[in-house]
Amino acid sequence: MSTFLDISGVDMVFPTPKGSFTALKDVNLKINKGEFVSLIGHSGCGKSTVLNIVAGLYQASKGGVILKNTEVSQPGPERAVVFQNHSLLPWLSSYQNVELAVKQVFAGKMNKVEMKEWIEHNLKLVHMDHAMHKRPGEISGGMKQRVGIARALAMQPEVLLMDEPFGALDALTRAHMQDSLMEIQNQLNNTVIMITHDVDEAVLLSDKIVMMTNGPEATVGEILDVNLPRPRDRLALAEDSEYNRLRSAVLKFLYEKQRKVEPIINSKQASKMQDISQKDNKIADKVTAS
Ligand SMILES: Nc1ncnc2c1ncn2[C@@H]1O[C@H](COP(=O)(O)OP(=O)(O)OP(=O)(O)O)[C@@H](O)[C@H]1O
Repeated sequence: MSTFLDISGVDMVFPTPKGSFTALKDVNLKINKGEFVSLIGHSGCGKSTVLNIVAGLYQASKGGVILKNTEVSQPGPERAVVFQNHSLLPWLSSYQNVELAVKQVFAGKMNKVEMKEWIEHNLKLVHMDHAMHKRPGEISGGMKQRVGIARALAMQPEVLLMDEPFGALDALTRAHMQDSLMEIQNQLNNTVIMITHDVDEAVLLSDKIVMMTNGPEATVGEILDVNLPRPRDRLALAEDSEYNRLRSAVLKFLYEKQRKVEPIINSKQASKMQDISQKDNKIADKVTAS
């Protein structure tokens, strides 16, 4: 049987004013139908670039992506994307935002009544049916993100691509959203690729955690299979030895194997910088006084 989603031999080279920059080198990843995959790695390693290539927003410089035997070459409704910032149209209600996507995908396939039922069904899935006639400006950040997810789900995508979908939310809202997403995935068996910086979120939600090496020339470093039984309960898992083993493995990868070396300045350099900044202040004072 062929792989559902196959990312194979992907390189991504960006032209920059200083010459070409190889962000990704030989990225390979096979994803099965219904799998929940997290991409994790340090900032700037290339996670969004991978997601954008799967979304069809970027064209790989080498290699490519095959979804159900068809090569991905442009964006399509079978690959819905949820970004960190909901990206809802502010002048439309939650209902109308979802309706826009539904019309795009199902025009001519559903009549008006069926469309209305489908939009309401998806808003119900994310527990937003009570506020469906409110505009984005009238609802909270977590609620907006729910509508963004409803909009993506309503397109019935083959693959749901999520770029740090809960990154901008407070911890409590984030936990609620994670639980809702697990519940929805349990019902719909969606194939999901999600970027996250949160190790607990990755272990809680995923079937597979893909850990990326630091760039340039970033690639898949290690893949961790998460075989924790579902449904998963965050409180029970906190005490679970397998959960803690997986969590430690991700932390170890990020903070030992792929530790980011930040430039460290010595005290002599620091005092020189302080001198320069004091001089700058004096010059600034003179300019202001004159
Ligand atoms: N359009 C572009 N042109 C040039 N360089 C780019 C472009 N897009 C991304 N890059 C570079 O490619 C590398 C990977 O970027 P990417 O946004 O994919 O990383 P990321 O892992 O998603 O980062 P973060 O976690 O901070 O969102 C970075 O060094 C980035 O500067």
